[in-house]
Amino acid sequence: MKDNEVALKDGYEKEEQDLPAFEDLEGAARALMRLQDVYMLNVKGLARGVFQRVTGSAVTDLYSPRRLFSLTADDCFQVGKVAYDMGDYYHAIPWLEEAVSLFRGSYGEWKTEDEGSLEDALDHLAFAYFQAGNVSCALSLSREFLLYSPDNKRMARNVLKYEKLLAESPNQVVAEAVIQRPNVPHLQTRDTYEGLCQTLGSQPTHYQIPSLYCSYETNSSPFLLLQPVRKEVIHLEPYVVLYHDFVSDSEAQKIRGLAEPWLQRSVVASGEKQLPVEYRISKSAWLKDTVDPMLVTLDHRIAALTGLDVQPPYAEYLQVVNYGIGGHYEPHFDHATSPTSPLYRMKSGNRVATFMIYLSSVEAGGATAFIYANFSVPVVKNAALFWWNLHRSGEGDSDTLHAGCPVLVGDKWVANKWIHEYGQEFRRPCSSSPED
Ligand SMILES: O=C(O)CCC(=O)C(=O)O
Ligand SMILES: [Fe+2]
Repeated sequence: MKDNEVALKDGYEKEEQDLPAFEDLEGAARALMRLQDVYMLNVKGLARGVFQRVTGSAVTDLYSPRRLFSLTADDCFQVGKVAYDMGDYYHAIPWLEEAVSLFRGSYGEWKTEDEGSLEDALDHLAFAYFQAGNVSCALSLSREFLLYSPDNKRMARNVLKYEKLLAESPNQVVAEAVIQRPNVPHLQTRDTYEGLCQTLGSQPTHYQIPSLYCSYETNSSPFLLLQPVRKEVIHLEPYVVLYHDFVSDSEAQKIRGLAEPWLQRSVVASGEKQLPVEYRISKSAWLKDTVDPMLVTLDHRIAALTGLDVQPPYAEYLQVVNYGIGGHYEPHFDHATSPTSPLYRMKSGNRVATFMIYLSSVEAGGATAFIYANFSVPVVKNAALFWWNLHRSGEGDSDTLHAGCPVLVGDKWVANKWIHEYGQEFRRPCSSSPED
């Protein structure tokens, strides 16, 4: 190779590290499909940059963006192809349909960044329809393909095959293929979860329940007597409260800034290991108290409000989490449900309570949903959500199954302080009654 070619190659390889890789494209495609499913969005709208929920013939705007960012034909093709390559024709078909329709509309206007073409999209869509059992659609798309590439032998053979199939069983012409959405194995509670996400955290009947109230919390603490915190009781069993303005804007910003350089793909406990999984998509970082004195102040405030000991090892370091668009955390428990969980490595028992601070707002989506308790909480910037994960008996409270809904628009930040059982013996006395 000549010197200048070597230099070009080296230069490109250096740049390449910062360019999106296939993993990024695949992640973005999966995120779009997730948003499509969870919020019941139509693909045509998504491709135009609008967020419309379609139920039957009713169309509701879930979010109205100020500016429209639309996807190109090739973008839609790439999303469809990710689904296609996974054998997921349920998602591949609408995305490839959109790609075909956009490519048809701009035929002849080739863009340098396009990897796919009308022919590619027709080819994939035809095969996806065939796989889904819709031979007549497969046939007409294959014929259209041959108009553009009449010499393609493979496609000519497909056309013959589809014609033969249809001649043998003409019912196929009208057979509307119904393709099932691929089942997500982690989600037995999928419909409830998605319903709670779709409300975007609104709680229409909240004010009608007198046992749910708002108050200024002082908790007999000198700290809080001087500056009480507005507390909103959201739910009784499990007990979930929201503390408004728990942090200030500048504190929230500071915590995000401290975590930012350390963010890494989030993991979950799986057996004795910690692994990245599709059901938790976010980045996170752990912040020790020694990183900044402000974190110590924050601990004092959490201790004052909850009455619990949050000094290590009775609580974990602060976990800061950042979700991008499509980021989510499907239904899970914060406490360990297996005795081999890595959570027990701290030797301070299970996670008795969660104190989660919303460090940002989001434009749409991202609510925290409690599945069995059947309510969701919208992201309220600077507020903190508190709940008990364990009954007083030490038994996990299965009604605390909860999730972080996918972010539809915006950038969501939260911080978790997980408080453990040990150290709280006189602060939250135990009881043998399973209800407490
Ligand atoms: O992001 C949320 O709303 C919930 C997060 C959560 O449940 C967790 O990090 O364990
Ligand atoms: Fe959680």
